Amino acid sequence: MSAPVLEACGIGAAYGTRRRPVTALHPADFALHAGESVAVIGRSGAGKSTLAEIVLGLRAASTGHVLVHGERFCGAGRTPHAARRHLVQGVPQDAGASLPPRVPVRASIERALARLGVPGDPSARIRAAADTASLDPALLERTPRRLSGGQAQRAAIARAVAVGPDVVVADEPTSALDAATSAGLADALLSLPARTGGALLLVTHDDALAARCDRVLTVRDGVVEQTR
Ligand SMILES: Nc1ncnc2c1ncn2[C@@H]1O[C@H](COP(=O)(O)OP(=O)(O)OP(=O)(O)O)[C@@H](O)[C@H]1O
Repeated sequence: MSAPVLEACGIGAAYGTRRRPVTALHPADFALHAGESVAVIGRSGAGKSTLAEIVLGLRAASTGHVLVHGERFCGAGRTPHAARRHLVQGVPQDAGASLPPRVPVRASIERALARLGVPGDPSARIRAAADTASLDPALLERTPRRLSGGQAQRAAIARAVAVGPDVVVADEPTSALDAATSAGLADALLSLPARTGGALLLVTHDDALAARCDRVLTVRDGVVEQTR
């Protein structure tokens, strides 16, 4: 197998105070390889979002670190360097968490590209990303408020993909959608590794969706193990 794109090395999380820490995630080791999809499943409160937020660099781990292409991406008490933030991008449960509701989608993506210092022609990147996300390009000119839930989630996928990440982390991206819309979005997400060459880490409560991923990580009371 090829060298991992991303390696989680003993990443853990604790809440509470220094005197009375509460463990949300016990130190976990796992790797993601180019072109693969890995599901993260587990009961509510098990620690799935905590794991996803650490991998994204949104939440500082209390132990361990994350490597991307063998180089430190983030680690205990440290968030990613601005120049490397583009390497791991997220698709949230609600597109509103990654796209401002009153800004046209295209402008939001242009801002993200500028903020992250992504080189190249923004128009070409955005066009290709919309295609990857199966988002009608005409919808790029709308604000998220004028998109359906499924369209907004596709816009969030396009935003994440436009940046050119090596890993996309999606945290329950289909849970707010009806069954038909959810199925279409799942197809778009699961096609990402083949289309982009990157890896997909997909947090889901949907066992059928997890079954379509190449591997499954199960989180039980903050303990992560590979179950398939
Ligand atoms: N800021 C916080 N302070 C205290 N406890 C927290 C905090 N954030 C999360 N937790 C606790 O850590 C545990 C893991 O939470 P997490 O959100 O990662 O679970 P989850 O598996 O994603 O749940 P769900 O499926 O309901 O989203 C839970 O017990 C939660 O209550």
